[in-house]
Amino acid sequence: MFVAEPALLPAHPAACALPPVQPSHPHSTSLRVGLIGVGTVGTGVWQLLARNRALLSARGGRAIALVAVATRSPERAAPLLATVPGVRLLADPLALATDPGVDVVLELAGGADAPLPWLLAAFAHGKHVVTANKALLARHGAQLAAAAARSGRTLAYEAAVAGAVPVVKTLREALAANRIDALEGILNGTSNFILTRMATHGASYAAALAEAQALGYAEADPTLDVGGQDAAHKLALLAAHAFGAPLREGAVHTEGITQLQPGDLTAAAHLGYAVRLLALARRVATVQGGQGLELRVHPALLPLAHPLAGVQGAHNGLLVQADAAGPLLLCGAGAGAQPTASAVLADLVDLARTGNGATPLPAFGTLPAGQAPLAPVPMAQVRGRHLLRLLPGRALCEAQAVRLLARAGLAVQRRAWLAAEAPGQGPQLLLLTGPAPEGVAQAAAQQLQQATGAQVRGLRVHDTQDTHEPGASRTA
Ligand SMILES: NC(=O)c1ccc[n+]([C@@H]2O[C@H](COP(=O)([O-])OP(=O)(O)OC[C@H]3O[C@@H](n4cnc5c(N)ncnc54)[C@H](O)[C@@H]3O)[C@@H](O)[C@H]2O)c1
Ligand SMILES: N[C@@H](CCO)C(=O)O
Repeated sequence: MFVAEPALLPAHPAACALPPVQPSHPHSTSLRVGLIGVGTVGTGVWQLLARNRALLSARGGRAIALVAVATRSPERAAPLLATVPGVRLLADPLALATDPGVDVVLELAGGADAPLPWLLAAFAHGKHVVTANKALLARHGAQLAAAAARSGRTLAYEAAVAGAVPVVKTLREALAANRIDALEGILNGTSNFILTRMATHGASYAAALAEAQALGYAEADPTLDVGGQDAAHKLALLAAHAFGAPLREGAVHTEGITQLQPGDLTAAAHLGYAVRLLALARRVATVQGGQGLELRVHPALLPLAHPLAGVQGAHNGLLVQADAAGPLLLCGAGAGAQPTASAVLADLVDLARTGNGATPLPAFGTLPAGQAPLAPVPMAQVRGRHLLRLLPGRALCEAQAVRLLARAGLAVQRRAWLAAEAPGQGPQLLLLTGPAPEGVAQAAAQQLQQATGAQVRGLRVHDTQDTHEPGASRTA
């Protein structure tokens, strides 16, 4: 979203030297897992492993055994340790990562940087790595993928994106034959929980965030959730698969839900839209005649008929536009201990099945030889429709506002009046624009604010008017 300026104002460590990789286990024995971090997800994994032990062994072809745990909170691990005899408790994650009795390092501690040396050491010592840590992967994924490839081991991270929903597996394996044209997602459970609680229960932002934290959905630092960075990390990982987009910090335009007001949600609902934190990666044709890649996370108005508008609470959704498969919708629990544990254990079952010797799947997508990644499309050139919400300080003339926008290059397709937000204020004017480059829409909103004195709040609309065909969605 964007808010026009007030009318009166102008407008790590270097890659380890690798010792020779030792085969860490014969395939016939159990898969020995070393867990770093016993928090929400670590506890969930432990519980699910205990509950479905026989099922997991049958599906993996051998037992999955937790053999060592590194934790900063032994008191939290104590009740779990009591249920599994023989698990070694370590204070140092690096010791666990290099432990000869561990085949797979399971990193569930979190943090964008701290786990890097542990996981590089794990690969250097011939271990596979499973992680749910999207912040780490978004920042260091290329380095970790290279280390995995050098050691012939697997870097698996299904749990890092969309919780229980198998989005990584779908892109990497099930859709391997397809050119992907677009990924439209709701990838942060906490933000979606807050938005749907506010819209459907009238909850306050603060109360809904506190509830999401209590339910174990939020990051240790929840500003990553509500600021959009968590969804951006996940989108970057998916775009690396789908488009071979390099993992690069700052590549995803990122806005969170913190600037939204309850009145924005009311106005959206009045016009038949739901507000969601949208994560979008799509190839578009540029005016220069080539193709570019939009990568963006921001609040957006989705028509109620859009498949992602129905994604409620902490659920996530991903709509994939694939050239052969067509549109494909994946949806389910996007956060929380058990849904995330489900994805973690799926990775462990894969490793139990394949074991050492199998060629690991590439950690991220690969481009054909000689093909360069798509160039990023600047936000000012992103084309779309907008809802302009005018909060007037004095009487507004609808026709004047529409004429002014038209002169600035922005057509109005629909108008509506909404009751004042508070006593003493005038009614709000809602103007739904036609498609235009974002730079044009922002400049027009600014002019409108200066001319009318109203506060103008701009919200992006995501609908089917700009289609997913690479030739149909044009940048400025
Ligand atoms: N909570 C979810 O729903 C969810 C879903 C998907 C992915 N994730 C990811 O999973 C990871 C863990 O998330 P969480 O919600 O369980 O977090 P959490 O804060 O509940 O748990 C992390 C645990 O790791 C421990 N830890 C941190 N540094 C450590 C160290 N150096 N040595 C030993 N232990 C250490 C902490 O003390 C804590 O107990 C994060 O990367 C998160 O982004 C979480
Ligand atoms: N904090 C994350 C956890 C799942 O990755 C979310 O709310 O989506």
